Amino acid sequence: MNIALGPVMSIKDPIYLGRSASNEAVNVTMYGKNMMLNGEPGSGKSGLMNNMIAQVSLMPDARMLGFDAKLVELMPWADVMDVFVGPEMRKALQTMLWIQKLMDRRYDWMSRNRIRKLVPSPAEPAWVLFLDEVAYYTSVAGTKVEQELFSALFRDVVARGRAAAIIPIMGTQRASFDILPTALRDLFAYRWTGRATTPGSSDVALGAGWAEAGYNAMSLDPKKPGDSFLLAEGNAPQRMRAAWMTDEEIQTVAAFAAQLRGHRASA
Ligand SMILES: Nc1ncnc2c1ncn2[C@@H]1O[C@H](COP(=O)(O)OP(=O)(O)OP(=O)(O)O)[C@@H](O)[C@H]1O
Repeated sequence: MNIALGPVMSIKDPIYLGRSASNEAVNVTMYGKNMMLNGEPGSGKSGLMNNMIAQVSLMPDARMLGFDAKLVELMPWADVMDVFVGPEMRKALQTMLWIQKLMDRRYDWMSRNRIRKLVPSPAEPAWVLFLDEVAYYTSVAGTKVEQELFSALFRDVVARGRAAAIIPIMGTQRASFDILPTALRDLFAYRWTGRATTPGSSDVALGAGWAEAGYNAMSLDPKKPGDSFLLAEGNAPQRMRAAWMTDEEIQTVAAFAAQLRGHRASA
């Protein structure tokens, strides 16, 4: 099916995440940033990630990599992403090494040209990494050495990627210190958390002290997936409800995006 091409977006545009408690639109700009999504199973992480992918897929100055050990969450975007990694440790490592090399090449070029922050364009696009459940690659699959290598590469990409227009967006079910060391969490500009089930996990996800100040992810409504807190750099967490796309809407946008990118859709 051919769909007429319409207006497109840019990675420099705000991305719509959902609505605040007072029904205002909640937007974030991902260019020069990164984001972690946390929450118990069923709290709405994959829903929010799909919503973000849908918007990034319509941005010709952004390309996408997907890591999804469960396959089913991000699979609708497999034809739109440049690389789609399933439960394959070797491919996950190769892809992370590749993106680290690209980052190093960009910084080398930027330093020679005295550029502090790369401005993405279709010719030199932002690379957005979507990792649906990072713990699979850092603590479940492969050998201990492979897990440590993946963790080290990922931390480096999160720590240094921003100015080179490399944007990781990572989901995790369990915010505990073994899965998400504070040093890694603190590198994320935006932190979103759906409902959490243990007292500590809210603070691990947002940062120490927020639960006590009234922003406790255990208090979110279990009957309302997508009910959440968003912590953007420097501000107090904001209560919000993530926007939700149906499977049909996802398929329509994915087909349009594949066409826009000149990717061939699989049957
Ligand atoms: N923002 C939302 N609005 C309405 N319903 C939602 C929303 N987000 C999720 N849901 C509903 O909750 C279900 C579970 O959501 P989702 O798969 O996003 O959770 P998850 O946190 O990614 O879970 P897991 O960790 O098991 O992958 C969805 O299938 C959908 O029915």
